[in-house]
Amino acid sequence: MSSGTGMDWIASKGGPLRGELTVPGDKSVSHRAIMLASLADGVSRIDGFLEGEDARATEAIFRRMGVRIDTPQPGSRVVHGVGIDGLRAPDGPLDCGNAGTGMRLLAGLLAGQPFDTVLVGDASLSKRPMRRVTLPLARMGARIDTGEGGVPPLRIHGGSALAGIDIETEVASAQVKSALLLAGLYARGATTVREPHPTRDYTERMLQALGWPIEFSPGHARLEGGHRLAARDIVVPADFSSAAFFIVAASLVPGSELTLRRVGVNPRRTGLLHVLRLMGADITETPAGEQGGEPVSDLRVRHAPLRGIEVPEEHVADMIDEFPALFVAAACAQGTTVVRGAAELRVKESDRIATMATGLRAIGASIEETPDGAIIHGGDGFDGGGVESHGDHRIAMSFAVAAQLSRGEVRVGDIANVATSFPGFESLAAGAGFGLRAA
Ligand SMILES: O=C(O)C1=C[C@@H](OP(=O)(O)O)[C@@H](O)[C@H](O)C1
Ligand SMILES: C=C(OP(=O)(O)O)C(=O)O
Repeated sequence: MSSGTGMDWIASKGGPLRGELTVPGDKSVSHRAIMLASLADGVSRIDGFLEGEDARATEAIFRRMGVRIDTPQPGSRVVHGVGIDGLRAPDGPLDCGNAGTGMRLLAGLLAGQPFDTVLVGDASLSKRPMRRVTLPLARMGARIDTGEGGVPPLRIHGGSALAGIDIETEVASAQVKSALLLAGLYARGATTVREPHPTRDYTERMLQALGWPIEFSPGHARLEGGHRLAARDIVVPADFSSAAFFIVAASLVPGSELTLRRVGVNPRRTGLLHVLRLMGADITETPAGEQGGEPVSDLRVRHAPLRGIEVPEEHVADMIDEFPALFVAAACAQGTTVVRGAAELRVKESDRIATMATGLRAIGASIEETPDGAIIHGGDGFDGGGVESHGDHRIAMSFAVAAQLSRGEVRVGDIANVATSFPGFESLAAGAGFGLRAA
């Protein structure tokens, strides 16, 4: 859904956050589950599927390419795979909605099809850089036209003979790595991707689970074209990035003791846990086995005073979507927090450094932007005021957290896109103790 719908939140100090809660399924895994189950031979059931707009946009795209996908109940899908060469030409442009993940992964996957496709997105996605995938894909033989300046729409010319590539990516991006690996399924020879910093490895793990031969280790993946995928049931773990808002809120609000149940804790996602602990957070992790091949843990978070730190750059890629929430934590910590090496934040659903800096200042915090991060001066909570999320789900939810530490109300503008990653956030948060309602 595009931004600018006019839906706002009024968020204000609630009570301590207590009890247990389970957040919805992982967005990254949900996208990949639809894509790979669609390309598999046979029928796969997906449980824990994220009923968010991003994952549903990907689902709708595969339906339009001839894949039958049933919904036996909310959060579950039955995907009737068409096989690696079974997709059919859609009858018009494919809408990725707000999802960078959807569009970038599809760019690689569709480059290997015999038919042409056009990928479009909403206002936010239409501003995001796509050359990071189209340029390396062109080196494999793909023919993809972008809009002026390298942004969507993407016009993907089918029928290209792709050849494998051995490449070191310029940015640490699981989306870029995954686009290349998905094109590699259709390429002659081997595709090898090396990354400047390791990123989430869900594409690699799921390809392996569905029987495609692949070698991978942190920062490295290699596969060859010409194999097939076998259908398999997939269980999607709870999304760490959705849990993050509650982890930060429970750390900050005095008297809180909140348990987040069975959260996916893939090591490439949990940088925030390391960083919050360095700041003094009280988080107990109890392993709770595996879900869909991913480690899951119960996370018990108790309020603790936080102190500012220099965020170690080695954690940046492992917490890339958690910085808006971390900025709120840093603004409530004692002392100064410095974030560096996070320029990627400028090309997410919004420029997350600028939108967080503007919003935090609007509610009374002290923060300086730098080209690749920020310097955040901690204080004793916020004054309140009005902030704009610029249609960015993670910004909206981060300010709902900030409001729990605010003396006055916080009006958060343009919150409709929260449904892209976290449907039901408002009621789950209110149930846990947040002061939060639609305006
Ligand atoms: O591969 C994925 O599912 C994602 C990768 C990340 O983007 P980059 O890999 O571009 O940093 C992340 O920000 C996004 O929310 C989901
Ligand atoms: C950056 C994000 O997602 P995407 O790139 O898929 O739009 C996000 O969910 O924070």
